[in-house]
Amino acid sequence: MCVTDGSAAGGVLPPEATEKFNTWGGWPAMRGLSRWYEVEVICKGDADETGYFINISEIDQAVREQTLPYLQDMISGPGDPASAPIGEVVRGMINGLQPLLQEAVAEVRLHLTPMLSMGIESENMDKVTIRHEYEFSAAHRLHCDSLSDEANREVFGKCNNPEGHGHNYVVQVAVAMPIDPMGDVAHVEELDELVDTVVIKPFDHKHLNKDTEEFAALNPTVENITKMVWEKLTGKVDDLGSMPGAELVEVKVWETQKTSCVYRGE
Ligand SMILES: Nc1nc2c(c(=O)[nH]1)N=C([C@H](O)[C@H](O)COP(=O)(O)OP(=O)(O)OP(=O)(O)O)CN2
Ligand SMILES: [Zn+2]
Repeated sequence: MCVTDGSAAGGVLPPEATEKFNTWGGWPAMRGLSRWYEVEVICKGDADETGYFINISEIDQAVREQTLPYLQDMISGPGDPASAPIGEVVRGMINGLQPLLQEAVAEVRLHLTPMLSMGIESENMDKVTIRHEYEFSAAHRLHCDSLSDEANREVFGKCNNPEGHGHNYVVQVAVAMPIDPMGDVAHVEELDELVDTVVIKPFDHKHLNKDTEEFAALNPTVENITKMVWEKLTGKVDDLGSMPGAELVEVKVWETQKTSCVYRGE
């Protein structure tokens, strides 16, 4: 679900407009310069005899009635939105939805950009999970030294091409951290610097099999890359200055738009 300043602020939507068009693209369509947010509401429950555990229109309605006006108030309030205590804002979103959706609401994620979100789970409202995406481009060859050349060709097909082939890998790192007494959370820039140092720079524009120690003897499949990213980050995230108590909770790597792998540790 998308919120734009226009629709939430009112005034852009003509008063006589009762019908909605293109709710996928956002209604009413944005005019002028936009701010972009996305609200993701994750619900959990057991389906009853109807096959539903909740009608999605109830979720839509709750978000439209409660979350979007709340978010609009936060954005247009007296403070600078860039200094908003983001932990407190997302906690306010989930608090507002709970009376309407009861125990169905499991998590609310506020996407601040298409690559950065802040999520709070209803079972642990003292923590925010930051998800941030990064990118590196690399070549690789899928090849297993323990298999014969013929078996490698059979298992990996075109991906066993001796000269390799390339991908633009997208890496999403999820870090859970406590919300501080001011309602704020750590600076994402510190996480960015860590990921850049230990993951992106070592892998970007490299041939993973030939140019990196990590994959000299390890087949650089998306599974192994995901686990390697986890191993490189785990234990370092909690050392970041502005992130006491931070914990790596998930790494997701997309090799192509259609192929990804998630690792959450042992
Ligand atoms: N379990 C895994 N299977 C595959 C992996 C992997 O890492 N783990 N990797 C590959 C290749 O790296 C390959 O480059 C992926 O591209 P492709 O086969 O072209 O797959 P796409 O989904 O992008 O496109 P198709 O149109 O379906 O070919 C393969 N398998
Ligand atoms: Zn590949």
